[in-house]
Amino acid sequence: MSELFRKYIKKENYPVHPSNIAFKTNFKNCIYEALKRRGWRETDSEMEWDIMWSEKEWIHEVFDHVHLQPHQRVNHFRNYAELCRKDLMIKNMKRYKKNLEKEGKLEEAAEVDFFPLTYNMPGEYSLFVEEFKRNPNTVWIMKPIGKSQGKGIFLFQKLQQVSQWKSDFRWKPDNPQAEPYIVQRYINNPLLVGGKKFDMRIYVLVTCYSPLTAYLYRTGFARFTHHRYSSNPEDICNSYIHLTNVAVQKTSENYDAQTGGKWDLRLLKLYLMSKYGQDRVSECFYKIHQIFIKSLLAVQKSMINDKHCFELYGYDILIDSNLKPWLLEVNAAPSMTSNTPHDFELKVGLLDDVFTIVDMERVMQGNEEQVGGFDLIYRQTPFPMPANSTYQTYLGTYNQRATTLKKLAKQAAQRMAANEATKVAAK
Ligand SMILES: Nc1ncnc2c1ncn2[C@@H]1O[C@H](COP(=O)(O)OP(=O)(O)OP(=O)(O)O)[C@@H](O)[C@H]1O
Repeated sequence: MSELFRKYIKKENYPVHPSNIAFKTNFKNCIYEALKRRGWRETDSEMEWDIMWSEKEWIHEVFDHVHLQPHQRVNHFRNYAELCRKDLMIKNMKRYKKNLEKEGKLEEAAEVDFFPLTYNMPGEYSLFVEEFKRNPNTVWIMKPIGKSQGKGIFLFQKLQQVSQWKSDFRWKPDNPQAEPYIVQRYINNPLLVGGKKFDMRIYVLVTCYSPLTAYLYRTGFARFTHHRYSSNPEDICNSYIHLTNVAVQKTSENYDAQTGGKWDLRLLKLYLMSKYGQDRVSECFYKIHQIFIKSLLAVQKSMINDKHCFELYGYDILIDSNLKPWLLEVNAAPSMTSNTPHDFELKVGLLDDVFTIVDMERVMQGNEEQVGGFDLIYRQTPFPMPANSTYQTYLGTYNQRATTLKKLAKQAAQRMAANEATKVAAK
């Protein structure tokens, strides 16, 4: 604990002045900027900090060997990997679904259908081969469980392409050195905008797993590819068509540095509503909310809850051409570097709101339902609410917003039509 903070605690002199809060981080991107803008003091002391934005490794290597003061906060839960490692996430989702079935909650179980069919490699290779043979025309995607930015990912449609990978990686079922992968059904009918594939990065903050308390950030973004989508087997190896990661797209000659290939979520919703109608888009985003809640509930029992910890998750969601959302991955350390000025402000603003909720300054009441750009989407009460009440509230709020967005879309369309008419008249 920093010396100044200790004085405040002793005097019980709340709220704590920002200059008395010491932060530590090794990141020099939006995280550092947000911490500095907060007016907090930087420290490089080993343990004399009040809030630390750490690398994931710190949690593995240090957290268990130190004693933290009650007020100290760190940005990961100890076993964050339960949700954020690709294979563990799938294992937890499958188990959650199975438990719901066992409890006879069949409808609820049927709704846990938002992750593509997935097998662990090498462990479930034989099961995968059986499935592969049952559906020989399916496209599959191979992803290393612990990498990010599209590294090591490839698509295939023939078993022989995996054999090639097996020999390239000197892969053997009993070789502990073999890099674990998952193999997943490739969603080959993604929703396209202007002929291009996209996925969405949406932020969810969890401040506690018991009781589960989660907030959803209203502003996120869609990440687009810079090449038109094609499901042609000849294009199966073209990452620019299939992978939406900025790290991949940045190397494309079509890369648009001005937009960074990103679209604000609000804009995307407006566009989708004008194209598919409010009801379908509302339903799609309602399902996305359900994905957040259900995925968190699925790992809740496995998570080691700790009052020092909070976590900002970056969810990757893909929408298919039927407007069905799919959960691809949850990131425990979503990228906080920016590739445009807008992106920079979005991320610094997001982090600032995270810090408000984490409440180092002790100014929150604890019952707020909206904080900056965050909305509370789940707070488990000691006495469970009637079955659907919270969900109905989300839906209600969502529909209200959807109506506003629809109005805005209509106005934008009218403005565009008026501009066109003026241009034609001028000619
Ligand atoms: N099952 C799938 N169907 C269709 N596209 C997929 C699928 N899985 C992944 N992708 C595409 O590949 C990209 C990378 O996948 P994923 O996010 O799982 O890997 P990653 O390397 O961990 O990326 P990140 O840096 O975002 O964490 C996704 O953004 C998406 O465009």
